[in-house]
Amino acid sequence: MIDVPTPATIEDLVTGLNIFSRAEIPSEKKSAMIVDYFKLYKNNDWQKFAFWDDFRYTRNLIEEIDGCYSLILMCWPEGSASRIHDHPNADCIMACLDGKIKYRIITSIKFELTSRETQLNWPEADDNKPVILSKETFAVSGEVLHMNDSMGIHRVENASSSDRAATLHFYFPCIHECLIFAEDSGRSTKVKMCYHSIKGVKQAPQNISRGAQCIS
Ligand SMILES: N[C@@H](CS(=O)O)C(=O)O
Ligand SMILES: [Fe+2]
Repeated sequence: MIDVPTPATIEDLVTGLNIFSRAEIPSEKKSAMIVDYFKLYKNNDWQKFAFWDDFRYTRNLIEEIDGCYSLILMCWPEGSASRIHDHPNADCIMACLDGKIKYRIITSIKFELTSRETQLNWPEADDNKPVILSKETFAVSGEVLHMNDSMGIHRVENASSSDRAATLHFYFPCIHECLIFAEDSGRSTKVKMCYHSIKGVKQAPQNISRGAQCIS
């Protein structure tokens, strides 16, 4: 039995995640336990970490223990989406806190590997177009998903063009770069995963490198 506080506040949630992250439990079991733990968090106090951009989703770091985990609030303006990407060697628990999220998992795509092999077994396409097989899931406030690359690479989208959405992501271990995949060619590019704010403090614009080199 793991003794964690009921996550009445985001600080309690972080305390519990610190305990889970140190516990010696197989990662599948740990993921399932954290999914259940996230479902108990119903407060709105995450809003103190929320910084928004009009067009792109923002990545707001709440807590990170290097080499161990990151807890990140993602703020999705109306209609915004991530690009198809991987989560190299990390599990991610994603809770929808507000709005409606479309989660597309991609299990087949022709793509170029850059720096590392993946555990996935991608079929070859016959021409230069990528083969994309994907499955869509929707999540609304209070729902929690577990994802990792053995399930496929993925893309997340705010399903609404009129309302904002917010998600909370727990990565273990932390990831600071990933591959994004072009939908038209399947070509991959390694990008950094930059923070828009850290522990409630917005980063200076020059420190938020965005666009081509960054996931958001
Ligand atoms: N993994 C993405 C968010 S999502 O689209 O899964 C990120 O860390 O920015
Ligand atoms: Fe992701």
